[in-house]
Amino acid sequence: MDAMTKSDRLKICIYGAGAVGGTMGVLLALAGAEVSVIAHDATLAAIKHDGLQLTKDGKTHRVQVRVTADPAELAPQDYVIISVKAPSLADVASHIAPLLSPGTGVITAMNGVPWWFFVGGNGVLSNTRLAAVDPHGIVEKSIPLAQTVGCVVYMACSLDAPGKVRHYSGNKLVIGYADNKSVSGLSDINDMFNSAGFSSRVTTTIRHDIWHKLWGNLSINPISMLTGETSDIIINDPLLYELCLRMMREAEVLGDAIGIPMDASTTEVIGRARTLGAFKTSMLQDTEAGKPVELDALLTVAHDIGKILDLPTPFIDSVLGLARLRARKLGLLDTAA
Ligand SMILES: NC(=O)C1=CN([C@@H]2O[C@H](COP(=O)(O)OP(=O)(O)OC[C@H]3O[C@@H](n4cnc5c(N)ncnc54)[C@H](OP(=O)(O)O)[C@@H]3O)[C@@H](O)[C@H]2O)C=CC1
Ligand SMILES: CC(C)(CO)C(=O)C(=O)O
Repeated sequence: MDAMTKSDRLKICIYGAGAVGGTMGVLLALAGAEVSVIAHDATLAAIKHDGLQLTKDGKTHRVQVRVTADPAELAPQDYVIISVKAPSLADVASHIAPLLSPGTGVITAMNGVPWWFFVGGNGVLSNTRLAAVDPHGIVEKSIPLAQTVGCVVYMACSLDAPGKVRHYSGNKLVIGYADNKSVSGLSDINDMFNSAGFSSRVTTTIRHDIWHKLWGNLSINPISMLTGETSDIIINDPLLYELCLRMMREAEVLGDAIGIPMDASTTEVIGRARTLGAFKTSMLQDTEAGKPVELDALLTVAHDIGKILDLPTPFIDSVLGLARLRARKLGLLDTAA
């Protein structure tokens, strides 16, 4: 199966039906895609029993989808959307093979810096491998770069219960091949996303979009974990607002060095986060649920990039140090940190 011979009705497998994957799965199924889900534990049981449920704009939608814990039970897909938290990615990668044919697009609908960020790229860190996000190289080995599609998700959603998700705000998606291939190969999934109610666009410079979204996540998410506060309270606190700005400015310097200059100011980016209102970041949701947090993909990577380039990141490092100890104390440290 290649881009020219994808199914008439797109076969899309959601690997990880939590807040983001569940929202995408329901909306894509309602729009006519052939959606299947890889889930485990309570989520598998809930979707088998009740279907996948989304509450959005005051309405609750429920779709019956094929669900299994075993990818070998499903045929190769047109697209696999991986929407797990970063600490689960290596496990997903090591089981994904049955879902892939040479034409399958593997879309990572995840925050943070992905394993392929510098692979095959140009620039000062070209072909640098980020141990913080793929310490044993399992992900790179399992998901061919030419089939990998980055996806930046501008959405706020959460899990009410296994298999039951809630959407709060945002519908913007940006997708692009990791190897910067032309946009035409992604027009089918882009159209599908748009007909499902997302505002999706394809780019040939997905690394820029990933880095830009990271600004908000690398600052607000760990601070929310440390304080237990929603994004509005953090942004409205003058000292924490200043801390977010300083972390973002450090990321801006790293971005300039790796060839990804910002096209917005730190205050503009924080202003956008403000529009989410009183939202619990995904890292705070994980902390409260006792799940491993995405410190490595959001923060350790920035610290590591600073070290490699010999650029100081004192505010990023301090928050990372605090967040790491807090996560360790709570038993939520992901494996690589
Ligand atoms: N929530 C949000 O508003 C936003 C989140 N993001 C990003 O999107 C990504 C996904 O986040 P989110 O949806 O919040 O995460 P969730 O924790 O809500 O969902 C992840 C889901 O994946 C499941 N899962 C994990 N490992 C496996 C596995 N091996 N097989 C099957 N299922 C698995 C989890 O199940 P279990 O918990 O039972 O292991 C869970 O249901 C993250 O990178 C996050 O930072 C981006 C924008 C907004
Ligand atoms: C919704 C948002 C933007 C909040 O920082 C997010 O990406 C997250 O919670 O991880």
